[in-house]
Formats: sequence, structure tokens, C-alpha cells
Amino acid sequence: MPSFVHLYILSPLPLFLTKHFIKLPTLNPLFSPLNLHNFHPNYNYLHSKFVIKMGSDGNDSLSLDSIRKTLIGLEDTIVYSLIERSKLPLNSLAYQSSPFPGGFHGSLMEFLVKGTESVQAQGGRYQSPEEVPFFPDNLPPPFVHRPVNCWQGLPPAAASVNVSKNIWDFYVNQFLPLLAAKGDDGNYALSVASDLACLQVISRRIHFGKYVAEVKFRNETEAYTAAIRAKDKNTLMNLLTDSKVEAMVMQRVAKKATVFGQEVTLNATSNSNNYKVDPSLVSRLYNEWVIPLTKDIEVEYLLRRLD
Ligand SMILES: C=C(O[C@@H]1C=C(C(=O)O)C=C[C@H]1O)C(=O)O
Repeated sequence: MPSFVHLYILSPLPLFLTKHFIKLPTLNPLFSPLNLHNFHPNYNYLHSKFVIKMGSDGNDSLSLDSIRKTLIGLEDTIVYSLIERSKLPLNSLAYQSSPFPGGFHGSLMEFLVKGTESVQAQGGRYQSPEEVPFFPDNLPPPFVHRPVNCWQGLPPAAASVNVSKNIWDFYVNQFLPLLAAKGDDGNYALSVASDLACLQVISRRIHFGKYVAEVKFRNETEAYTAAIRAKDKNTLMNLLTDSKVEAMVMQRVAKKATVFGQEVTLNATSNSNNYKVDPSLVSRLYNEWVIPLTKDIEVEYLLRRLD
């Protein structure tokens, strides 16, 4: 049992009303300064195991279908964010390290992303396994505590698994030069804001692999347990790979790039092969980086699942 469990009345009433009616201390968990990490609603302390809560429909809402639906939704956001970034030239100065006033050393992109993540951390962004900051060191604590739902109730193994550095490296050094046209219009902060939108949704999509792995583990516990105990990465990779799904994903994202990225004109003679982002580049993004990194996350999560 945890050393103590915060017991307090969750007040649906506005706080200023509550304190006149209920003399007990009432803390709205959204703004509670208390750390709730000692009490995890999904952890069955009696049987020492995590129990993913049942969904309101009586079925467990953490299913492969429900997760895949989320991944499909994230495809839209990824394609839209790539289209937005492609509207600006590369602006390569934003990615080159240089000394800044105040002693900050790094690129303008690193400076702006660190500042943004610091603010978003205080707003509670990084309280779920799929939201992983690119600069996790010294982030300020959240003053908003998100209610934990079953999607965040993964075992602690989930927290230590992340591929943020890999995502940052491939995006800045390999993918962005393919996406943005050469050139410099001085809109460095705008370019970085657009880059961060791309990075955050790509990261979210890849780190969703933790949920995929959890569901696959629960669907074939025996087979995965044997491979985990043997630390057999190849068998784990074979167990979790679904080549048919991967092929459909790459086909669908290319199609979304043609549909979302077509030029809309009022005259009938629109050039139907002129897309805002090359559909084959979007498919390549998934084939060379997003899918392999998602599977790496799945394997790394599974290797820690029985810790
Ligand atoms: C995400 C899954 O796991 C693996 C990774 C996939 C991907 O990143 O698109 C697709 C199929 C699997 O090989 C899944 O099974 O849906």
C-alpha cells in the first residue's frame, strides 16, 4: 500500500463556494500542488499489478482497433503539419548552433523549443506516456494535474522509454531538407514553431507504440513473456510486426497527401499532379522513420514490461 493516499473531496462546485459549505480541505486535483504519483488509480495495490480500467461500454477501451484509429487520426495531423512547414523555406540559420545572449549555447530551434516545452510542462502536457519532451531536463512541475484515464495507466516501464533524440536527429538533419525548399526568408521563429508542430505530432504517433505494445502483450501474454524473459529482440520484433498494416499505413498517408495537398482552383484546368507536399515523401517518412521507430518503442517497452 502506498505510504499515504491523498483523500479529499473532489469539488464539482467552484472552489470559492465549496469552502463555505464543506469544512474539509477540498483540493481540485487539476490545481493541487500535491504530488499524486504515490497514488495510481490503475494500480491494484492488493495484487501488485496494473489494471487498465474498463471502458464505459463494459469493454476495455485500450484495444488494438481503438489505438489504430488514433494512429490513423494522427496521420491527418502529420500531413497537415508537413503542408504548413513546406510553405516556408528551409531557413537553415535557425538550426545552426551559435552563442545567444544570456549564455545559451545551441541553435535558435533548441532555444525556442526548450522555452515552449517549459511553458507546456507547467500546463501539464507531459503527464501521459505518449507526450515526451525533447528537452526533459529541469522542466518545471505541472500546476495542472490531468485526471488519469486508462490510456495513461500503463505500468511504470512506459515512462523510461523514449526515442526523442532519434526523432529530432532524423527530422532536422535528414527529413527537413527534403521537405522545405532551399532559401531564407528570415522567418526563423515561424519556421521553428511549424517544425515543433511536426515534431510533437510525429513524436506522439511514435510513442503511441507503448499502448500498441501493451495491448499486444495482453493479447498474447505467453508468447511475449517468453521472448521478454529471453531478452529476444528479434522474436519480439517478429511477434509485433504486421506487414499488411504497415503497407496500408504507407499507402494511406500518401493518399492523404494527395487529397489534403491538392491545389484547389476555380478553373477546370487544375494541374492534378501538383501537390503541396510530395506524397512519396510522406510515405518515405513513415517507411524510413515513423514505423521503424514505433516498432523500436514497442520492443523497448516490452523488454521492460515485466520489470
Ligand atoms: C503500430 C502497430 O505495430 C507495428 C507498427 C506499425 C506502424 O508503425 O504503423 C504497424 C504495424 C506493426 O508492424 C500496429 O500493429 O498497429
